[in-house]
Amino acid sequence: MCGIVGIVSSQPVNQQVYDALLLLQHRGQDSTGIATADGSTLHLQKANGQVREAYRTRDMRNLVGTTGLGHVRYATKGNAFNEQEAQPFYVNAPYGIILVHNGNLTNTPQLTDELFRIDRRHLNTTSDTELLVNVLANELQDQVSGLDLNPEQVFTAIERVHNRVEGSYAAIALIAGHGLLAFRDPFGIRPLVLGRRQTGLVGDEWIVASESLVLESAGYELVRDVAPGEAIFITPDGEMFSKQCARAPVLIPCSFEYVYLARPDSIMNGISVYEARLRLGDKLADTIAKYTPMGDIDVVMPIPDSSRPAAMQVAQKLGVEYREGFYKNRYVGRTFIMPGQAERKKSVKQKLNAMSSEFKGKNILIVDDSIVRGTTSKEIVQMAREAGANKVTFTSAAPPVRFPHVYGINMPTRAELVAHGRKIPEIAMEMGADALIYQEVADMQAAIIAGSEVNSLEMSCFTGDYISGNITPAYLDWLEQTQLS
Ligand SMILES: O=P(O)(O)OC[C@H]1O[C@H](OP(=O)(O)OP(=O)(O)O)[C@H](O)[C@@H]1O
Ligand SMILES: NC(=O)CC[C@H](N)C(=O)O
Ligand SMILES: [Mg+2]
Repeated sequence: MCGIVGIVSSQPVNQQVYDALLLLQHRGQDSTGIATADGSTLHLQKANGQVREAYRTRDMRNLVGTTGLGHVRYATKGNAFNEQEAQPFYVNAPYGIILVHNGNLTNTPQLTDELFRIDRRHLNTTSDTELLVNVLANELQDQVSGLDLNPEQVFTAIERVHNRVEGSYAAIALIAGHGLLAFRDPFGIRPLVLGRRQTGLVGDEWIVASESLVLESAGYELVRDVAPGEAIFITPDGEMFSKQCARAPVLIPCSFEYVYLARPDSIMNGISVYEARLRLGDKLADTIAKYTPMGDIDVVMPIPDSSRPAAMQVAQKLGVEYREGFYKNRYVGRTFIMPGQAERKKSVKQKLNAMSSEFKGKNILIVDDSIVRGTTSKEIVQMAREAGANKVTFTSAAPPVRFPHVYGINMPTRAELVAHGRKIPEIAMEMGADALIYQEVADMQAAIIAGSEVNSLEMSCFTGDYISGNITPAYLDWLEQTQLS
């Protein structure tokens, strides 16, 4: 999951995009980029690293214009360290297009072949985003005959993008001299919200972003989610057009956004992430109560940061004291989205420290939002023991992650998942915990979608059921062999 934002403003847009990217930093730490359109001239700046270290004052000054977009990358395809693969991606025809993408395409071998053989397009990286921008450019090129571009032509191009591309994509593109385009895959797997700010002067100002907290912070009103399959086209003057471009759109958003990826103060697909996490805690508490004698737990403890809402709720529902025993180094980022296992392992140790006064002689129930590779949980159990804990029960507000995620979260290899091919007692042994309790799949789904209009979630990493038909065992084998470098 990356973070994306696009803004059509009446003012210079560079600082607005920068501020939005800072708020989306939790969605990607590998690289970042900003592009702006000044009439028909495009300006682009991208670099490896996080937002605060990637832009210098002179870079920002060069980003001229009132329409712009930006990206923070958490690589899921290609190479996480290659600056060439930092987004946005640019193609010069038709008009000049710059695109940012959150998601992961799942028919990349086929697209690579078609673009080379049929469309005669050159690809210079292994990024799936480079494929997406080229498919878009190719389909747009087919629609236009003169210099003009109207929204219907853009929407027809997106219909054809939907027909060719599989997987997840929430994307925003600048089309030089014409406007800002945003579109979401027909399942709406990755999030995208639309906001508006009335200036009282000229046309409205518009924003599209991965998460609603960006809108709130910049004073935009949340208009709605971009619908699955929908495309939105906004002219530089603030005129907005939208159209459903998919034949059979159905909203099946990614469950992992609610479990871990998104910030709790965001609302996506009409569901408050914070409230979803509280409900996950409620349901988890019910499961814990089934398996654990109550006198057995002295304290409930979260693993900062993402499990805090669920852990609070577990403690409250079980009537057990909530204590914070792990102190977090705020200068270390999110470890799960770092590239490379060695880096992730080292960072967990740098990030979290156990305060022995909270552990000595106690039976601790630890709550994490999820257990994926087990990097965090193995270290945590060891830290708790070294700090003097008596008994360590580990719990996860999400079910066991047993299958690769192919829609925009970097966990493509079965063998790296601590729960793959293991029963729960075997996982507990691997982690060194005295007991291990996971959320049930049905409880997770019920907790997240409660009271909303969402009927089902993309949960393939928990169930092995992939929503797009092209995820075959052969595809998963291929993915393991070509995994992210
Ligand atoms: O089993 P693993 O492979 O370790 O992955 C799961 C862990 O990684 C994440 O934490 P992270 O440090 O990324 O971010 P957070 O501070 O938001 O919890 C998540 O919250 C779990 O703690
Ligand atoms: N996490 C994402 O959305 C990644 C986007 C794209 N697949 C990349 O690797 O750059
Ligand atoms: Mg965590």
